[in-house]
Amino acid sequence: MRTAYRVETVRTAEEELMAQLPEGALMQRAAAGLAAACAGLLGRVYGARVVLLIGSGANGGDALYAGARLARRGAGVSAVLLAPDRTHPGGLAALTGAGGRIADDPFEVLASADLVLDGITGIGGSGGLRPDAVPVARAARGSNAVVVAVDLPSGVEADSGEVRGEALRADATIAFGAYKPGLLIDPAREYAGTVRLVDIGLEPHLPSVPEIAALQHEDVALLLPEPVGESDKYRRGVVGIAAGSARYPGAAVLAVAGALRGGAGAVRYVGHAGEAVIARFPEALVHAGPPAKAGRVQAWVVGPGLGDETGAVAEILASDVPVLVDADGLRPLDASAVRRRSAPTLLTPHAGEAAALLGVDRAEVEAARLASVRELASRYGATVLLKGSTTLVAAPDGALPVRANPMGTPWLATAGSGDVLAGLTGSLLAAGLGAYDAGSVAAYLHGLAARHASAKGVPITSYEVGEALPGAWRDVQDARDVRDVREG
Ligand SMILES: NC(=O)C1=CN([C@@H]2O[C@H](COP(=O)(O)OP(=O)(O)OC[C@H]3O[C@@H](n4cnc5c(N)ncnc54)[C@H](OP(=O)(O)O)[C@@H]3O)[C@@H](O)[C@H]2O)[C@@H](O)CC1
Ligand SMILES: Nc1ncnc2c1ncn2[C@@H]1O[C@H](COP(=O)(O)OP(=O)(O)O)[C@@H](O)[C@H]1O
Ligand SMILES: [K+]
Repeated sequence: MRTAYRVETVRTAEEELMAQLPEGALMQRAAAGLAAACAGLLGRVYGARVVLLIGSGANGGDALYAGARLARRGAGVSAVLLAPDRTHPGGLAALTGAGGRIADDPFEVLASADLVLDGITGIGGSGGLRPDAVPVARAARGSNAVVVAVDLPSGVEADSGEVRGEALRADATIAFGAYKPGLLIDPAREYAGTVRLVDIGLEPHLPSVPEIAALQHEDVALLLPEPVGESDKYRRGVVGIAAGSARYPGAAVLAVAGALRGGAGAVRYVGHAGEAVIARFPEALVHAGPPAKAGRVQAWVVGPGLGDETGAVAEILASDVPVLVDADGLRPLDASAVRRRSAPTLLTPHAGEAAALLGVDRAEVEAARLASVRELASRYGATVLLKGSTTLVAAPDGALPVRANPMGTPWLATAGSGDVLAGLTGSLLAAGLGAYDAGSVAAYLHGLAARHASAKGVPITSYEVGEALPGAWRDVQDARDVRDVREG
């Protein structure tokens, strides 16, 4: 599990740790890790041209000390001081002592740089880059140099992942001690490039519950439902899919495709697209009447491709089993009906649907994903999976970390992939996972399947994502098998 903590939490942990260490030791740990990472990126340090962009705080201090280490190994290091009278004094002395120099003309040194270290702001920054830093940051990004962000890309919001102005896009970010939410959530995440964590000994001082968590293969493997000797199709769970309409029969097929690969023992389809479903999936049970007459189900999915035929939504919400509401099902959503439910409810909007539920613009949701998903979960008293470039899952009570899906791929931005996700998630619900786990496991498998299907970057269809799900499942299971061998 990858975990991220808010700035305030990181600072408290740093203070605790610093109290146990000689002065400046923590910054030296950070700088040593940073210099080693830069050396790795450069390949050959001797003779390399390194430019440091230095702001007024300790983030600049880290960059200066790392620059000093690189200068001692033979790199030509120049520092661009953006706040000359407030530059970290110890760091600057270390750099000049090691033979580094202060640049007279930032644009000249940037033009021939091999590597740029962005030490403008770290966790002390807020708002976008300030006007004086903007042309320098643009020149750095426009150069041929590898741009490495120190702790965080400058200009992004550490706690929310928002980018409120201009920020410096990095090829790699070397984070100290812990991830910050912005390193896992778009749009900030996109500015970070490849993120590497340097251990500075912070972990024992961090709380057990992080702000954000991102599952990895091993975590997903432990959550996958698995049939046991006593299983039969009913005990494995039956998922009901109320999706598709005369206008959108394909959504029914895609939701069923996802559901058949999600671990439930049977998939019961309810609606007007039964013929299309059966034609593709003879294993589905189809029913044309109302959901209440369809037979037993352990979890419902309602919404994909319903168009205006949303009559089933209220009926399904009145049931006492877990319900996932997606797509067209979200339009007639009644917050009090959701809040009244005794069984879990999982809402799976994309940014546009989330915006409609919140009464704001779509762009606002995309800019502030974390705040949006939390607000929806609290308003509806439901688990919410907000789809998009970073899919987030928030539990209703806010006590659990928001889960950020690390497995997404923009190839998923293709019509109908959300229908596959809805079916898959519902199937995991029927198989016994809670809404929070079902949502995050499904998003993970769905993203991984899309990565498999689009191997080396080819366009994919939603149907292919469904077909790639068993491969994704197997991949994740392999992680469990490796662990079992290690521990057995
Ligand atoms: N604690 C530790 O021991 C360790 C800390 N570590 C390192 O310290 C970093 C945090 O350092 P920090 O707290 O000094 O803040 P930092 O990010 O350098 O910003 C400083 C100043 O920037 C300014 N500023 C604000 N917004 C701005 C903007 N948009 N554009 C431009 N300037 C802006 C603002 O000053 P202002 O001008 O507003 O007075 C603010 O005070 C952390 O990320 C990690 O790298 C590691 O070494 C591990 C050990
Ligand atoms: N830029 C992106 N990066 C990663 N995943 C994306 C991106 N855009 C969309 N997705 C994913 O693709 C799926 C699209 O679902 P949805 O918006 O409901 O589309 P549809 O209604 O066509 O099925 C979601 O799982 C979403 O997270
Ligand atoms: K930075």
